[in-house]
Amino acid sequence: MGEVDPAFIQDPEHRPKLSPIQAEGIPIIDLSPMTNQTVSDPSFIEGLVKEIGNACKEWGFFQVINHGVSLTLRQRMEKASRMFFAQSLEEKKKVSRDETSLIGYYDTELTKNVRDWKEVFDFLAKDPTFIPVSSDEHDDRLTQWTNASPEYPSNFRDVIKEYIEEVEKLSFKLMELIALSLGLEAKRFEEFFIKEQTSFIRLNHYPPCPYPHLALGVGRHKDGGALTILAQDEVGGLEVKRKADQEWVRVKPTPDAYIINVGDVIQVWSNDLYESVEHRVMVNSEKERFSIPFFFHPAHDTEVKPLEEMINEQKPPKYRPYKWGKFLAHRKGSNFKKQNVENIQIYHYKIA
Ligand SMILES: O=C(O)CCC(=O)C(=O)O
Ligand SMILES: [Fe+2]
Repeated sequence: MGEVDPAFIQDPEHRPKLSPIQAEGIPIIDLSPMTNQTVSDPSFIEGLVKEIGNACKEWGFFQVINHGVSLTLRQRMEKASRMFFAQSLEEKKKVSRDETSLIGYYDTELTKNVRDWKEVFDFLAKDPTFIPVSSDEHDDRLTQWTNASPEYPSNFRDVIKEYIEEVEKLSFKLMELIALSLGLEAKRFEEFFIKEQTSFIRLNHYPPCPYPHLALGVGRHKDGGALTILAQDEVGGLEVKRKADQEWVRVKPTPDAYIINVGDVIQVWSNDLYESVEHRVMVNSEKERFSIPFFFHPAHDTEVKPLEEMINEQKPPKYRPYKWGKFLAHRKGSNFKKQNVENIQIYHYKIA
């Protein structure tokens, strides 16, 4: 990734400011009222539910503390990630993603047709995960994605699996709180994830970049799934497009917190009450940065559409239904090919 390659250069209007605005006000939410129990008594967690609802509405992003994921486990995960990426490119390429199983190592992802300054390793929550072969709606064939088996570090797979189990539990809890905040049954969303969810974890490594004013670690985008549970290290670089004024603001790292954002699927389920917010990652010329997002995704055959409880005569559905698996197949496939058109987006399903 050393030499200046035009593939990484953002169009002038998308280039980052080198002295970003630090975000004031991205809510930090203390989950302790529910960390050690499931939501059995809604009155006990009423305040928490309100906070989550406000954060989803006003920011689409929030941070959580006292979230129940063990700090030691997170540190083991982060250490394993550093060890993996410190290997030679040749070693890492032994576990590269391939044409059919779009999971594993790669350093060539594009966001909106510009290459990201990063390398990543993707690992599925469920192995194998079933996904449509193509995004063509008339093609019913499924394919299997399976996890790669890196040899180094030797405990890599075990640590990732243990870590996924914990962040998955947190995801289910957050979905309960979000459901309650929308006036739904706590377990309203469970059925979409309980069998055959398509979630995966991504280990991101952003090496130092000699032209941080021209390139981005990840270009501006919205996450397509339901929720993202992100661990960022102390370097910082994540920027969120603030809903209030559409300014890019930096999310200051909070030790041991997770950054949560609402994805497109929740936007559609909630019929636009909650919005999936654009974000991007800045790189810097001195420090490398690591981050670990967990993308909580429903089963491939989920038909995503505004929930019945969220629509009525005054609030008609704003989206046509779409199949989650088709959307995912489209996204994952096209993020590696430079195209003249924008990648699939939920507004393609918007009812005018
Ligand atoms: O590295 C980060 O802070 C965020 C990465 C991200 O937005 C993504 O991978 O979707
Ligand atoms: Fe993202």
